[in-house]
Amino acid sequence: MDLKKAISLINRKYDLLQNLSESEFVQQIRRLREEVAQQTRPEHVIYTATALVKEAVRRKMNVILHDEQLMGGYAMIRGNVTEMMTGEGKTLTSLIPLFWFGLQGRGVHMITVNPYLAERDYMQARDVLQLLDMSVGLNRSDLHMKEKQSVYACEVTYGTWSEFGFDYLRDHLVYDSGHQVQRPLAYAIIDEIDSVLIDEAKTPMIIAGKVKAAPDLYYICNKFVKGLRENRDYERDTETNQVMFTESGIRKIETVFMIDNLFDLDQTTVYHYLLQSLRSQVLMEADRDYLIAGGKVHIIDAFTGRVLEGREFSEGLHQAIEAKEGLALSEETRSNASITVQKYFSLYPKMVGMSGTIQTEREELRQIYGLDVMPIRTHRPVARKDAPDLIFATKEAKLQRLVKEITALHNHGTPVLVGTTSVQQSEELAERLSQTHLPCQVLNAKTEQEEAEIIGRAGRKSAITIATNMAGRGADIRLGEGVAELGGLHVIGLERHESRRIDMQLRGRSGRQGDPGASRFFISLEDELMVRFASEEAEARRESWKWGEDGASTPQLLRFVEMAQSRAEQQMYSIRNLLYKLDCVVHRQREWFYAQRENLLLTEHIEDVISRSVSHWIDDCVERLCPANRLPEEWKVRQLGQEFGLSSSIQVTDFMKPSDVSEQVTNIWRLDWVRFLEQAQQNWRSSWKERCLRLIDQCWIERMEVLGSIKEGIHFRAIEKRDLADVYEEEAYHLHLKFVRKYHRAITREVIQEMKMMPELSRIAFS
Ligand SMILES: Nc1ncnc2c1ncn2[C@@H]1O[C@H](COP(=O)(O)OP(=O)(O)OP(=O)(O)O)[C@@H](O)[C@H]1O
Repeated sequence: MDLKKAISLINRKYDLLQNLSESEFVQQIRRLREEVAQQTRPEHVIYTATALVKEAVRRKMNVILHDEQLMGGYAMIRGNVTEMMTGEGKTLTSLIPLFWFGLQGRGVHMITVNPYLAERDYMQARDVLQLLDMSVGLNRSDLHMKEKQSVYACEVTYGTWSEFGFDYLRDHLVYDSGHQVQRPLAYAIIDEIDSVLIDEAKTPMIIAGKVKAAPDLYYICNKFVKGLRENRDYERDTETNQVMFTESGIRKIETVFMIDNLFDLDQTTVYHYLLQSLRSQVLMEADRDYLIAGGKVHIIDAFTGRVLEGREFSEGLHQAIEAKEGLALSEETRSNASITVQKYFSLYPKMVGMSGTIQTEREELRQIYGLDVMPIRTHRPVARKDAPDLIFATKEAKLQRLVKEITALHNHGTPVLVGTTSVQQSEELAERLSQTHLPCQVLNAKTEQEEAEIIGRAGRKSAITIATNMAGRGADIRLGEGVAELGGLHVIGLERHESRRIDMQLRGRSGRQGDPGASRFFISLEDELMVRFASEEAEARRESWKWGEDGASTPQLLRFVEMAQSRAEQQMYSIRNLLYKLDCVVHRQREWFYAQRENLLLTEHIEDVISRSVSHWIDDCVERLCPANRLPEEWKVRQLGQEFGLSSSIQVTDFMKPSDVSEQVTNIWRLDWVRFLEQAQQNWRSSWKERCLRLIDQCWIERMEVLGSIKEGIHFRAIEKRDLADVYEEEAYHLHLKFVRKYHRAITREVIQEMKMMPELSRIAFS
């Protein structure tokens, strides 16, 4: 069935729905639910569902969904990622697959990039979905467990990607299955799918526990690294944004800290603290990477410009920044659970999405997630004029020209939205404008609370809005009265971003739904992207380029900017790709761990789980202490007996096999175990369940820590000329075996300890 025909059938059904009374409409929905349950003629049922959504939107919002929106919605039901230009109305489009997947009864998660959009879209959709007899909830971060359970029980649940991801992680940390909030994952529809799966893919979601930091060491390290000089004591790789100590730096550390060899295993803590202090000094900048408010450091997300609420830089970097800023040190975090965004979403049996800017990442989506992108034409032709970049030699020249431009537009009555890349940059520009008496409003991580109002005013006549990336996605700026006649909203980008998609999103704040509009980027060779990815070439060629006061837009310069940006994109891709591969390795272990944990959590027979662990540990010990390639008289049976607290000696005879020893130990153990269980208290089971869960968690956390440090050092392994993911996989596998043994041993030891305390038994076996 081709798409055109499908849309015409949907519209025919929609026409029939318009004259129905409210009760007849409800009747239709009931009938549809029955048809879905019977799974008859699914294709036609999809058309009816889509037509019902179109009619519900008309009834509740007085908006008629365009055919393009129907196509976009239908494409998602069919499992595709829909590409619709910015401003084409994706929020309403998503109602179509939401309704359809919701009807399947397993819960659909509508994923947004930030809490503002989650709430806005939820409010917009609620009435329509309710008219469609669909339960709908908003998964906010401040909900209690019971509230979360009820929003997850809804057929449709709105929320940010991180909230869903963290709930998943938290659900695997509880000690009582009644405290889990999510149902098994079923359907996800991701708005701005490129932002979630590509831009956010660099940093994993981490649930952190707290451990006490060593404050003195942070302050001392901070003081020490302040005295170091770039290119003498340390080097900075601008492309990968990493720092490392040079020979001279290492010698200095060894002298000052009186260490013979910094790379000695005993010195890993000092080295780690020093490295984090150096990173905090050199790579981390206030009002760009973080924000200080209320005596605390808050992370600013590089892609969205928002404060990441409740998140901290991990592995001591947060504390190093606090020491640098002279703040009181918070407790250091330790990762208790983590997952990458990519891996989390691949856990949904069905995941689809939409975005205005996905074409460039088409291949990646197909390769990693098996998703196809379906581009949908715009409803009306795009009327926005995207002018070529204006390029300047220096930042100062750029800013001067920019102020002139803004002044002219303001005087003309055109609203302007200036996109900046950091809080600091947005404030500096606002300051400059206020010196020229130009009124402006600023939207950044510091003014997040006023977001809705600022966006609401941004399209009015002569409005000047300076925003970080916060306004770069999803923000729907409506044009004020008379603004369309003046050419619509004018978007100015102050720097190219690390990917073209983000630039296109910024441009997309203008020219929505066929509105007029314009956009242009102002670039200087001193911009961060240029400095990081093309500084050498820029230095070499700077003189040969012609610079006017109004900047330049020559083809060579435009190509040059493009080259820098595509280098940045390439680099991001490699980082993402490696991280994904590494997380796949971790994930195999995570799956094992979660399965064991789930088994523990749900079991009614904890004694069987314990017994199995003991059996594993018996086999393991016998293999080590009584190996088949040694004669029985050489076997370390006493040690074996001690390990299991057995007083009666194990009988070893000639020609015995290790498996005979296992059997003996198991039999003695079983006897005691049965007696122990007979005498154990009633509440024994529940307390042991929790003890076993804690033990398995502890093992997993320790394992993740070791995996983390292997990952941190993985780049040093590049010299081995092997695929880094293979190296990681190999090491992770050995670690896995080690930790599985550790877990069985921990349970065995804990249980033997307890058995020793029981007087009856101690007489028999342990006296
Ligand atoms: N069928 C329609 N008729 C008229 N207006 C519509 C229609 N569908 C959506 N709109 C309006 O178009 C505007 C843009 O919609 P929306 O914000 O959903 O776009 P978008 O595609 O999500 O954009 P972005 O990619 O920037 O997030 C909104 O003001 C919305 O109310």
